[in-house]
Amino acid sequence: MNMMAETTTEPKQGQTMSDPAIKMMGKNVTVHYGTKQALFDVNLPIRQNTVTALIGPSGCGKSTFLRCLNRMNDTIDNCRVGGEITLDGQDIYDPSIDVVELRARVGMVFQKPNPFPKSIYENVAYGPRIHGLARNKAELDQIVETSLMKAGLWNEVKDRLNEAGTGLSGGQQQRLCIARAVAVSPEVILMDEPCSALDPIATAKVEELIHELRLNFTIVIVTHSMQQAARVSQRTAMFHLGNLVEENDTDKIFTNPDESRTQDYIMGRFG
Ligand SMILES: Nc1ncnc2c1ncn2[C@@H]1O[C@H](COP(=O)(O)OP(=O)(O)OP(=O)(O)O)[C@@H](O)[C@H]1O
Repeated sequence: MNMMAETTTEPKQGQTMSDPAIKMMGKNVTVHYGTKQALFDVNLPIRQNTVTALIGPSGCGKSTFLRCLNRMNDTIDNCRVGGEITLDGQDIYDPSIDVVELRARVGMVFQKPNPFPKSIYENVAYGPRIHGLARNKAELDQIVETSLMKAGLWNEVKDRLNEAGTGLSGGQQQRLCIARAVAVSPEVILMDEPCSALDPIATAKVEELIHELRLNFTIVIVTHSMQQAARVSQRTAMFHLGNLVEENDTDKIFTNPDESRTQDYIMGRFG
């Protein structure tokens, strides 16, 4: 248990004043599924208003690490998380943490768009309603509209808010899921391969959106696409066999990485 406040405004070792503050921090994070160890002592800062891409070959632990950041791994029976993960300096695995509240602060968008079998309006209104974010219908309407705007979907759906969310195209459904995540005013948004089920046009729209969302949110994205990591992120973390190989500015990772494993992966020599 560690409630020690990590100062998010003061520069850390190796960090200059111009670096964004550290929003979340993984310290010596280990994860076991039963007896199988999936992550080994991962130390990874997540910077505020920054897109951090997690890359690496299949099975290296990217999604496992992502799921640690809002305790989605709690839902997996045999999963044990060790080490420490902080959000604004507070240990998110502390027993005093309300996991429902944590997941409102650290939202998630999944690989396959998964709207609820309800109307477009209800998909977005559900979270704010259960978290008591609106005092009346007018406020809820406003949150729904703003969230759909932030997700770049408002113009396409404003005349059919009462139609089923599942009736939208795949790309629209994914933007609806982003609107749903945004509606509870999270601080961090986790995205697990959010474009893998989308066509190139829908992918381009979501990538454009990620750029815009960074102004208001901290984003962590798992992606198999090197091009996507290079396009959307400012920081990139490379994983291999459950270890964090290196983390650095995306430009540096893609032009002159410190580790040969990163170079080999980026060049398509494995994975
Ligand atoms: N629920 C689970 N039970 C048991 N083992 C699991 C579970 N989820 C993941 N693993 C194992 O943990 C390791 C890391 O998996 P993870 O899904 O985090 O990797 P990944 O890098 O996200 O892979 P991919 O790119 O294929 O999605 C793998 O060996 C995987 O088989």
